[in-house]
Amino acid sequence: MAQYMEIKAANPDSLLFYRMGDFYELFFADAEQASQALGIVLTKRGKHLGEDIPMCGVPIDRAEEYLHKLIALGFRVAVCEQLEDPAEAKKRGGKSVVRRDVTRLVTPGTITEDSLLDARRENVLAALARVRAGSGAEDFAYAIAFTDMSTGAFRVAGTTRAALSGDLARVDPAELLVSDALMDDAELRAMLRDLPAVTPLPRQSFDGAGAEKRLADFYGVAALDAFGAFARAELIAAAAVVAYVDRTQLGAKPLLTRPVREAEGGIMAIDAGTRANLELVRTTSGDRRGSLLAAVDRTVTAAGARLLARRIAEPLTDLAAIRARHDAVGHLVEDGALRRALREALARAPDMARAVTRLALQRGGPRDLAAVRDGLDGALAIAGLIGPDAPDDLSRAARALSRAPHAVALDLASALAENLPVHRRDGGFVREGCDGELDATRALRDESRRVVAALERRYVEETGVRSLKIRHNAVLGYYVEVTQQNADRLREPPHDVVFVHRQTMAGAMRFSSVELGDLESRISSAGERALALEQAIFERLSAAVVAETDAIRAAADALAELDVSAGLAEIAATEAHVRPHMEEGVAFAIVGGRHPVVEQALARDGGPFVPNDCDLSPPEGDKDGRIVLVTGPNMAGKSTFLRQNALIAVLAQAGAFVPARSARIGVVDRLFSRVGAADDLARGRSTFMVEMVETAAILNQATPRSLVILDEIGRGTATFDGMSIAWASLEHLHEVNRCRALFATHFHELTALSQRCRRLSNATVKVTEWHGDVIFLHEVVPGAADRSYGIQVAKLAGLPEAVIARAKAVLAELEAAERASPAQKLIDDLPLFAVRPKPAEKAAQADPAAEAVLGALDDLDPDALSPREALDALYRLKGLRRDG
Ligand SMILES: Nc1ncnc2c1ncn2[C@@H]1O[C@H](COP(=O)(O)OP(=O)(O)OP(=O)(O)O)[C@@H](O)[C@H]1O
Repeated sequence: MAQYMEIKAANPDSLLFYRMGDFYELFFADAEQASQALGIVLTKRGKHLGEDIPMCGVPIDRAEEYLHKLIALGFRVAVCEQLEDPAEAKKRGGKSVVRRDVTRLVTPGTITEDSLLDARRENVLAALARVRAGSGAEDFAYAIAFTDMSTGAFRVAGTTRAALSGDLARVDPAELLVSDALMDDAELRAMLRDLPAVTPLPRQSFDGAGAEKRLADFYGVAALDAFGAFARAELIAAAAVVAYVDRTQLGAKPLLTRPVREAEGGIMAIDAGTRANLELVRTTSGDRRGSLLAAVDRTVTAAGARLLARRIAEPLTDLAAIRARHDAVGHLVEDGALRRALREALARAPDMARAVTRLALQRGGPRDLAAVRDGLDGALAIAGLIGPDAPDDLSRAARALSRAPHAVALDLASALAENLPVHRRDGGFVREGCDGELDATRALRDESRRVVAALERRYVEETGVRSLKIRHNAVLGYYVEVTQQNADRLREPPHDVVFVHRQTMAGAMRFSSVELGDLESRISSAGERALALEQAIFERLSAAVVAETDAIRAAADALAELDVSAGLAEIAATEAHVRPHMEEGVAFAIVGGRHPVVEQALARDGGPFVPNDCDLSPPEGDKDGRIVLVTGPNMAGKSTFLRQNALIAVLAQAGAFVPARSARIGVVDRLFSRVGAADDLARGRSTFMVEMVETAAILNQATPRSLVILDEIGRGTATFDGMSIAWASLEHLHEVNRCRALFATHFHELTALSQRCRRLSNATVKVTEWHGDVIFLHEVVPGAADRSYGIQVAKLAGLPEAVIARAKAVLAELEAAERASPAQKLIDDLPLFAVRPKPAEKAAQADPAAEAVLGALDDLDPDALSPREALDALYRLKGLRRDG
C-alpha cells in the first residue's frame, strides 16, 4: 500500500495501472472512475484507514483495448510495471515488495500502438507557446510546434492571435500542451475548448531560458544552429513538445525528426469556421465520410491517406510547388500502366514509419520487423518502376526509395519466419536455418515433446488405463491425469512406486513421476534457451532497423507521396477531373465545375449532377476579381454551387486535379466562407452573433487575392436589418476588399446593385414550374431570380395545406406593398458606398484647420520660449482652432 501511495502521489492526474501479476489493478477513486468508464466490476480489496479499498482490474492481455477506451474518453493513464521478478524480491527477505515504477504515461498525443491508433489518420501532439513581442498589452507572438510521434514528423509554425484558431484547426492536435499562464486568458480558453484534449503544464515547461538547451539535449547536439533560424516562441513550443515526450516515455527515446520550420504564408489561410463549413477533412458532425477528403481519397496505404489529409488541410500558395504536384499527378494520369503497377505495389507496402517508431521505443513486435522488411522490399521494387522521364516530384521520391537500406531488407528477409506471432515474448518468429544454435535448441525442445507423447503411450500400456493423459500446467508442471474410476489402478502396486499422487479434482486425479520431472526440466530449459536466443536475434534486427531510421523514414515518406499522386491520378482518370491551369493574378474561371461530395452522393442514388460554370476573373480592363451574386429558389443548389467553387480552389492548391471540364485559377491566398447557420451556445453566441463574427472576420481580412464565399448573410435577423447588412457587406467586398467572391442571398433587392458595381454580376439557379409545383434544374445562369418559391418548397416539405394557403395570401399582400415602393428606389437614393470608411487619422490630416494647428505646433520650440511667449503661443493655437 505504501508503495502504491507513493507512486500514485507522483502521478496525481493519471489513472494508475498498477501491475500485479497478470493484471493491472486500479484502486480508490481511480478504480471508481475506470470501472464506470469501462463497464467493469468494482470490488474491494483490503482496508485503508479502516475503510474498504475500492478496486478493479484489467488482465494484461486485454490492457490495450481498455487503454484505448480510456484515452478516447480523455483519461491519461500511468502504466506501473513490476521491475523485477517476484523471486528476486523474496531473496531480499520474506516481506520485501516487488520493485515497481511507472514506465510510461499514456496520453492521447503520445500513443504509438497500432491498436490504439487510427491507421489512416495522423495523431498529432502539439504545443502552443506565447511570448511578449512588444510593450503593448496585446503584443504577443505565438507559435505551434507539432509532431506525430508515431511517425516522428516534427514541424514548427509561427502564428498570430488572429490566425491562431485557424492554425490550430489545421494542425488538428489529438492533444495540445499549453502553459498554465495561457489558461488564464478567457478568450484563449474558449478557443481551446473544442480541442479533444488540452494538457496544461506548469509555466517552467514553457520557459524561454531553458528551451534551447532542452532541444539540444534531446537531439544530442551542442547547439541548434544547424537546425536553422527559429523565433523564440517557436523554440519554446518545440522544447515543450520534446520535454513532454521525454516525460511520458520515461527514458525510451522516440525518434523525432529535427523540427522543420514552416515558411510564412506558404499555406492558404483558412480559418477554423471555413474549415468546418467546407467539411474539408471531416463533416461538421466529425465523420470522415462525407468530407472532401473521403470523396477524393483513392490512396492504398495508411501513410498515403495521412499525407493526403495533411495536403487537403494545407493547400499551398507557391505556384511552382503547386505545379510540381500537378506534374506528378498528370504523369500518372497519362501513364495508366505505371499508375496501376505503382498502386498494386504500394498496396502491399505496410506502414514502415509507425513500425520503426515502435521498434525504437522497444514497443515493437515481430510484425513490425516484417512491416519494415516488406516496406523496404516494396520501396526497392517501386523505385525501379519510375522512369527517367518522370517529373521532379516523382523522380525525387524514386531516389529516396532507391536509397532504402538494402542490407537491412536482406537481413530481415533471411531471419524472419513466414507466420509471425503478435508478441515477441511468444517466440517462434525466427526462420529455421537462420541461426545454428537456435535450430539445435529448438530440436531438443521439440524432441522432448515427442518424448512426452511416447511416455504417455507407454504409461497407457503399462497401466492399461486408456484415458490416461499427460498434461501441463503452471503449478504442477507435467503431470499424469486419470479419471476417478481409474485412479485406484495407479495407487496399487506395482504402479504406486512410479506415480505419486498430487491433486484430487472433481472427477479426476493427478500424479507426478520421476521421469516426468526430468523431462520437465529438459523441456523447459530448452524452451527457455530457444526463447532467449530469439530475443537476442530480435534485439539485433531491431537495432539494425533503428540505426537506419532516417533512410527508412525517407523511403516511407516517398511511398506516401507516390501513393497520394497515384491516388489523385486515379480519381482524375476515373471521375473526369482535369488539371487546373494555375497562375499569378486573380483569374478564376471554372467551366463545368462539380461538387465532388454531392456528385458522388447523387451517383449512388443514380441521379446526375448538373455541372456549372463560374467566372470570377477580372472584367476587361480591370485588375480585381469579380463578385457573383447568386439568387434563386430554396433547394435550387445555391449552396452547392458556392461550396463546389471553394472546394475546387482547395483541391487545385493541394496539388490535385479538379472536378470540372476546365479551370483557370490565380493562386488564392486566403479562403473564407460563411455558410449555414449554427449557434454556439457554449460560447454564449447566438446564431446571428456567430454569423456576424464570421462576416466581420471576412470583411476585415480578405485581400484582393482571397476567395470569399458568403451564403445568405443577414438571414438570422429581421428582414430589413438583414438586408441592410447584406447590402453594405456586398458593397464593402466590392469597394474595399476587392476580392473574388460568391454571394448567395434571398434578398432579391440586392441584384439591383449590379447596375452600380462594375465587378458585380448576377446569377441565378434555374427552376421551372409544373402544375404549381417547382422543378429544380440546378443550372446556374446569368440573371436574377424573381422569387424564392419558398412556399412551394414548404409544400414539398409537407406543411399543412391550410398554412400553405394562408402563406400564399400573406405573400400576395406583401408583394403588392413592395410594388408600391420597389428596391430600385434604394439604388437611386443611396450613392454607392457612401459608407466607405476613412481611417480616423487620415481624416484629421485632410482637415485644413487641423493641419494649421499641427503646423504651428511643429514650429514651436518650448526650450526657446519665455513664459510670456509661451502664453502667446497658447492663445495663437486656440485661435487657429476657433478659425477652423
Ligand atoms: N448541380 C446540381 N446537380 C444536381 N443536384 C444538385 C445540384 N446542386 C444541388 N443539387 C441538389 O439540390 C439539393 C439542395 O441544394 P442546396 O442546398 O445547394 O440548395 P440551396 O439553393 O442552397 O437551398 P437553400 O436556399 O434552401 O439553402 C442538394 O442537396 C443536391 O441534392
